[in-house]
Amino acid sequence: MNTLFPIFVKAENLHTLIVGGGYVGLEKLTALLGNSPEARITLVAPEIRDEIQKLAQQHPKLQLIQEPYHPIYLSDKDLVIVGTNNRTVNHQIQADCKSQRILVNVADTPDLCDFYLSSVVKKGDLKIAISTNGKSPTFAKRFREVLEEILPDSLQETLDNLTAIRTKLKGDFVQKMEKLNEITKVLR
Ligand SMILES: C[C@@]1(CC(=O)O)C2=NC(=C\c3[nH]c(c(CCC(=O)O)c3CC(=O)O)Cc3[nH]c(c(CC(=O)O)c3CCC(=O)O)/C=C3\N/C(=C\2)[C@@H](CCC(=O)O)[C@]3(C)CC(=O)O)/[C@H]1CCC(=O)O
Ligand SMILES: NC(=O)c1ccc[n+]([C@@H]2O[C@H](COP(=O)([O-])OP(=O)(O)OC[C@H]3O[C@@H](n4cnc5c(N)ncnc54)[C@H](O)[C@@H]3O)[C@@H](O)[C@H]2O)c1
Repeated sequence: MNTLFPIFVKAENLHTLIVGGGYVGLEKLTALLGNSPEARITLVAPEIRDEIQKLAQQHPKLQLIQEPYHPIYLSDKDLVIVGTNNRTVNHQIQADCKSQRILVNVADTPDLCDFYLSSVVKKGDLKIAISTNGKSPTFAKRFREVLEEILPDSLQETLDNLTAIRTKLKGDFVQKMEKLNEITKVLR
């Protein structure tokens, strides 16, 4: 049974720490900024890839600290994503996060994760997050590609029209809900 509970987080309301500035750090950073360009992120690592340095020039809310991890960097953080090439360090950071009740993801290490990153389909305002319960990230990626291909760009127009109708509808909550359910029957 897949017991993961999906939520959509307003990352710009949070302060996220990424530990590790290699390929994994870059991948997680790109995923975060790709969805939430205004997210407040601090990335700490002794070595930081050039691509990450370039991203920091484009995103003023991304701060880079070229130092090894220290628990002091957990202060004021809401979420932590760990991806160093040192397993002992990764374990230590996970333990530090747990003791402070900060949600933590240790990349590619399901047992140490409070949450997983998902594969994300975007069509305008529509966003679909895919998880395979950790069974096959590659399947999640491929399924994203399938959905990206088959979902029409006109979906945004549908959403915009429904928003316009939604704001114009009069009546109480139940009447509005019934009307919106009626209008959207054609989508089934
Ligand atoms: C969705 C995505 C989001 C992201 O990371 O941004 C994501 N992995 C992606 C790709 C990917 N990751 C890996 C490969 C290589 C092929 C393969 O192994 O399959 C590829 C494919 C590729 O890159 O082509 C390696 C890998 N990943 C994990 C393990 C450990 C294990 O399974 O035990 C290993 C083996 C490491 C090793 O061998 O040492 C574990 C996790 N990876 C997750 C997420 C979480 C579960 C998500 C779910 O429920 O499906 C979870 C549990 C934790 C986490 O990391 O959050 C992103 C696709 C984004 C996209 O393109 O749409
Ligand atoms: N790259 C991948 O696709 C991939 C896939 C599966 C597993 N992994 C594993 O994930 C880990 C990270 O991979 P990578 O490719 O990003 O490695 P990498 O060598 O490119 O980067 C490692 C990063 O960790 C940082 N680091 C090391 N010690 C640190 C410390 N004490 N505090 C803060 N940062 C520290 C380094 O400075 C560097 O920025 C490796 O163990 C690798 O085996 C990577």
